[in-house]
Amino acid sequence: MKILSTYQTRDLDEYTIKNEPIPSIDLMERAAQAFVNSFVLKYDNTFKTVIFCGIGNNGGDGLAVARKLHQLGYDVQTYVLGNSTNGSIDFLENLKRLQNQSEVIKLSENDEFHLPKKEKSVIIDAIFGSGLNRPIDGFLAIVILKINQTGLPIVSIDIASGLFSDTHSPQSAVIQPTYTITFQYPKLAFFQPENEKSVGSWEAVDIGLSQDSIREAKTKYYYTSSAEIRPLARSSFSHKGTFGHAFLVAGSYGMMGAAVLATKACLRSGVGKITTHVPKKCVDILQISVPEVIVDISHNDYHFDGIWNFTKYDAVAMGPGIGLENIDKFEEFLKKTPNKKLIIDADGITFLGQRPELLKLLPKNTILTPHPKEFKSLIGRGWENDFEKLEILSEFAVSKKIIICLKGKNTAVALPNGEIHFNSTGNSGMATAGSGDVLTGIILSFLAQGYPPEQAAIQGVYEHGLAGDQAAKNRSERSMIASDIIENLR
Ligand SMILES: NC(=O)C1=CN([C@@H]2O[C@H](COP(=O)(O)OP(=O)(O)OC[C@H]3O[C@@H](n4cnc5c(N)ncnc54)[C@H](OP(=O)(O)O)[C@@H]3O)[C@@H](O)[C@H]2O)[C@@H](O)CC1
Ligand SMILES: Nc1ncnc2c1ncn2[C@@H]1O[C@H](COP(=O)(O)OP(=O)(O)O)[C@@H](O)[C@H]1O
Ligand SMILES: [K+]
Repeated sequence: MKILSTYQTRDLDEYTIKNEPIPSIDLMERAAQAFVNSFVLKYDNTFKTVIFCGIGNNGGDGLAVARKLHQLGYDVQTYVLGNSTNGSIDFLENLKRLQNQSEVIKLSENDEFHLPKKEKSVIIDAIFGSGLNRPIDGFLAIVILKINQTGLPIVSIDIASGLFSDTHSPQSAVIQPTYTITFQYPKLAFFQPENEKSVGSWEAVDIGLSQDSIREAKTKYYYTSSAEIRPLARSSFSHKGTFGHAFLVAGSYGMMGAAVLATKACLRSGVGKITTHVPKKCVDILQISVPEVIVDISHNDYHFDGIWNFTKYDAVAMGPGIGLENIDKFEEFLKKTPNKKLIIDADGITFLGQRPELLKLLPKNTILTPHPKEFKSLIGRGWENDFEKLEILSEFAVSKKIIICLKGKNTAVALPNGEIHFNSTGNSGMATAGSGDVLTGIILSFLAQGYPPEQAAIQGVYEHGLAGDQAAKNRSERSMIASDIIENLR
């Protein structure tokens, strides 16, 4: 699914209005109806509903929503903030339509107003939408801060008032909604950790914008949904050779969980065979934990100390739990990997951060799977805000011609063509030791089976999260552990 900018969405609106064709007031009616359909499932008409409207089209949506909820028997109180005579055309039309049915209270600077105290109330935020073009200050900022302080649930229409869709929002007045019900597609702002409080849970509702125009729209940002997931066909005549032979370098004395988890996850994701390279004293742990594995035994008892021959494998993963003893042997390993399908994780990424010149040795489309701290060490710097981080991420993937899965909620998969794909699955139960090792095993499996690297990364991240979501359902986010993710791979 594409993530489009404010400007692109405006073009889409205009295109739909002109070519469907549909008058803009009717498109607003459709948007308001889509919002209401979702809203009523969350809050029934025993909730008193207080709606704050600006005077642009977001406010117009708010007025249309007020009328529709009033008609559904909700106790609705509607405020308009600002000089309504300057309102947009569709705002003014909806003001007229509402005023015939229900009271509208106009608020401007210095007006006293009282926010609801009733426990069973919900606030709808329709002050600003995608038309926000500067930080909010003055009277409106005071209203927003008061709304946030009520402690009542807040539902934002399209986007929280004060939050910029496509760029960093400076510290100023921004609504902190419980839910955002957004139109057609999520906004880039929804995927940035810094905006967690200004988004809440979000849902995109279909308002029937032109599919032709959506197809044409160019973007570098995508949201991975189930529609992008394609299972690899499995012929009934297949044998274990059909599904590839993976090679994993993982684990060290005291860190064997990483090797066990990645190996199991690789097998559970459909690979034909896996060989895992571990130190001598760690062999029993691996072999007993995963009888299906073939073990390649290091001459070193305790940690990674170089590997000699891995030409016969279809894909190679390196790094989980290997320790940081032997960067020179890591360099030797990289020199032997031209043309290999390769994933580097964990300590392997730390090595690359310690010796950035080694990045030159990575084959094109190598997949790196850093968490934010590892990514910082990889690039040797931090970032001012999450939008800058995205720029850095994309530039790094393009300039080094590699794929980077920057892990976290909505893991961002950056491709060498500049695209960034945000993941839609997963939950905070996955913030538990070993989850990352499981991801490495899954992606390794997909690479060995012959998925193109871009798809192996995007789909691996998606399926890892999906299994995590199932694990959280079976247990709970709190009690699930990394092994539960493996158990729920399907
Ligand atoms: N297009 C369509 O067909 C559809 C659109 N839809 C809806 O329209 C929404 C976008 O509406 P919109 O473009 O009218 O902008 P909106 O967010 O209401 O702002 C209004 C004006 O506020 C002003 N302003 C900005 N920042 C400010 C600030 N800090 N402090 C004070 N004032 C500020 C600025 O005007 P300015 O003051 O700069 O002249 C701006 O133009 C969208 O989110 C969706 O809900 C849906 O109905 C689907 C169909
Ligand atoms: N809050 C969250 N929501 C969704 N996924 C998460 C969340 N926290 C962690 N994860 C996922 O769990 C994995 C954690 O990986 P990592 O930080 O490398 O852990 P470890 O090194 O302990 O294995 C990543 O794939 C990450 O995307
Ligand atoms: K809003």
